[in-house]
Amino acid sequence: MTEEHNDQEWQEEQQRVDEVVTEIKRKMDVLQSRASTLKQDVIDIRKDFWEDVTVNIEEMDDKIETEASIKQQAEFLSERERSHGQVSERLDILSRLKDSPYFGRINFKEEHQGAEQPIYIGLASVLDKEEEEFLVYDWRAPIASMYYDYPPGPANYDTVQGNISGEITIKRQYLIREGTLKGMFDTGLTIGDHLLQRVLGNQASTQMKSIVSTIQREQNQIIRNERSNVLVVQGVAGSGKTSAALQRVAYLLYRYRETLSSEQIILFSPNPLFNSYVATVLPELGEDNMQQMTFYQFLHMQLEDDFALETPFEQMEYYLRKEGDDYQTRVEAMQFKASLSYKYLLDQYIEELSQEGIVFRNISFQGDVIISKKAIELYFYHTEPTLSIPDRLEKVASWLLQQLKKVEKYERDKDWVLDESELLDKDTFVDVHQTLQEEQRYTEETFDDYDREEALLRKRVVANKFKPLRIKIKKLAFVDTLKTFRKLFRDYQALHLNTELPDSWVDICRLTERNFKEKFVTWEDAPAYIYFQKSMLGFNQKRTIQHVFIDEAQDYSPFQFTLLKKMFPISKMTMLGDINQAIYAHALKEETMLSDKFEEKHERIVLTRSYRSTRQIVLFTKSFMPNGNIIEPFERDGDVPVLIEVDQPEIAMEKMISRINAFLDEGNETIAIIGKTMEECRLLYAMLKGRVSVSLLTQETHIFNKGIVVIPAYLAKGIEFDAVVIANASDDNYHDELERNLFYTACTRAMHQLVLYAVGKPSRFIDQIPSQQFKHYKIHQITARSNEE
Ligand SMILES: Nc1ncnc2c1ncn2[C@@H]1O[C@H](COP(=O)(O)OP(=O)(O)OP(=O)(O)O)[C@@H](O)[C@H]1O
Repeated sequence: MTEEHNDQEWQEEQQRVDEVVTEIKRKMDVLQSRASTLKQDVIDIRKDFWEDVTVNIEEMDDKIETEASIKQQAEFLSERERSHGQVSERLDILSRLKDSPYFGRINFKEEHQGAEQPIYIGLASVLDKEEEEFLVYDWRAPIASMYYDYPPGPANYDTVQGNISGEITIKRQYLIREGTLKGMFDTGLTIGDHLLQRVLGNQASTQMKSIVSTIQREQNQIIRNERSNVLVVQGVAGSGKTSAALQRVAYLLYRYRETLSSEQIILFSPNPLFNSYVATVLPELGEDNMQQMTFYQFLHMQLEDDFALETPFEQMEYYLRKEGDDYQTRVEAMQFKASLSYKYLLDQYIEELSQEGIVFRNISFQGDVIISKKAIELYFYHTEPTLSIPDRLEKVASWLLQQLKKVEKYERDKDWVLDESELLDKDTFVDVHQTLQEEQRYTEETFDDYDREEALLRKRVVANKFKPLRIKIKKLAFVDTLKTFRKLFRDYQALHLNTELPDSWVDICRLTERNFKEKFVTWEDAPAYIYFQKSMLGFNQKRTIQHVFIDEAQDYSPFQFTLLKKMFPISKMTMLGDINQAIYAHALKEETMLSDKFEEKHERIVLTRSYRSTRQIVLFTKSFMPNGNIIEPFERDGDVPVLIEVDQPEIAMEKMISRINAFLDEGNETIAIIGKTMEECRLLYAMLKGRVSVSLLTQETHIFNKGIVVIPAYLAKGIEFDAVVIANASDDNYHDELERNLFYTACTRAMHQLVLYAVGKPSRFIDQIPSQQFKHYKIHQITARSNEE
């Protein structure tokens, strides 16, 4: 109990908790009996489905009646199933509320109204027995927004009828577990430093948790933002961007529950591990998960099957290795191909193609060209030039299908058709026979049955043979998009391109052409190729998606963003990221979505407070970032970070193992040993695995468990651990600008403990950290005892 509340107040509050819990239990009983009735109904309907349906297919009228009867019965069944689903969902929420019915309260006195009203806020709304008064308000209800937005004093909130203002007289937080009041705090503006301290002091989990009870005001601005079509959140590491994004999804699903469903929201996440890391937050809040995928998965889906697509992590590894003859060229390509200049170049090329130059394919049948690419080209360039290329190709496709019909007709009389018809399956024969009979019956004409049957069979055989061709034509496969794209890099001199090209453009062209020839699509090429392909064949736009969330948005290039905008034209975008964690080569030219150069009209929210790590870790990490002065730590204390400088890797290994064991003894449940590259991680893993229980996380890992993991920094994005060990913070490893960001990303994964080993000279970034902000030990021989011990 807190000192500020006396016994009587405590008892009154506990009594209210009891009353609400009793009502929740009563509601649960009612729902449980409804759930069993519904369940029984579903079982009965399924069992008796065919008995309750009138089946008669003798006559046409009967057939229609039968269909209607089946449909009615199926609808009845699905209505029951749906109701059962809804009741179960509500029961799930109530059972969570039974344990902890609310976490906050404000007393609000509305202007020009009488008495003040207590507003209790919890995971979901609960009405009293008469279904008249709210015992608990859903945290997403309009009135509940004041809890997050205002300290005691004047306050207001928006409703559909307009703005309501008044005064908050009390703002209180509760900690209720298993129906018992465990804590109670009156708070000012920031919601409960007490409670936040407690929450943040807990051990990290392999699953992210919801933060509804302690959402901070600036996070609430993100969660409830409704006016912006593009919302950009620049937030420092650990400032709650991902948390805000997920609570925002829950908020939107509540606010627009009549029109918005979870399938209409998509979240792009940085890696497959992250997908599972955040998967439980929405279900915890009583909502279904949105669609979730990595951008890699998305791009992969857009490419033809026979292309090999490089992963962003492979690109990153290539960048970090700094090896190979073409290294500089490729880095320049990564930067140029991320930019909008490259998009403009492609647009110009596409414009040229609308005049001339598209490469077409012959349409062949049984080895013979039946419509030549020349003929297709001629037809295409005679279509209306003001139409878009995809529209013109649709016209070509219609024309080709007509041509195909003529060829089909002609083919029917050939000998091969009869041979093939003998190979037809029995069903086709029966079908042909029946068709003939039916036609005869309805037209009452007389035919030479044998001839008719043969004619029909021939028609079927040819139609079957031509089917794949028709499908291909409908898919516009008569355009050779790949060859047309490759021409850009072969013939660029002949084209009238008016864009500033990078110095190594000639070499970039050579590299690009070589990769595409082998159907290898690098990460930097993927958005451009897909953009090109869709500009030619049509963007198959996803108009059902209403909200797109992009986490770790700093890793997206302007080109990638343009592609997303094209693919999701009507969606609202929420982009969250941290410029300091930009780790891809294109970011070196500030080509990231979060830079100030972002041209799209947007609203920007900046988060500067870091909640994840202890104050000591935040002070350490902010010191080496150029704009680190804006980062504010949350007041939670812990040990200062430790740097151990050694001259031999073996010493680092020995020290690391004893340090990890000490972390385990202290109760740390998730410990990450973070390397720079996968290669470094594999080596570490090989050395550690016989000595501690450890697992290696790779780009294929989808789930991780508590314990010790070895992970490269770029895969640890978005995730957090109780303790972080930086395996080698040497200057060799971390010295250029992207490595600075990588180093920052790695260190900021730590919640409670951070220790760094440096084999050789420590990174120059550490030189920028004031010496009082970490402990520095040097150990120069395996036998030497350091002052660390
Ligand atoms: N209002 C809050 N109440 C409680 N915990 C919070 C709050 N905001 C953030 N946190 C906690 O801080 C940690 C970091 O949050 P989150 O992962 O959402 O930050 P982030 O900005 O996405 O971080 P990064 O960019 O470093 O990946 C999480 O453990 C989260 O639960």
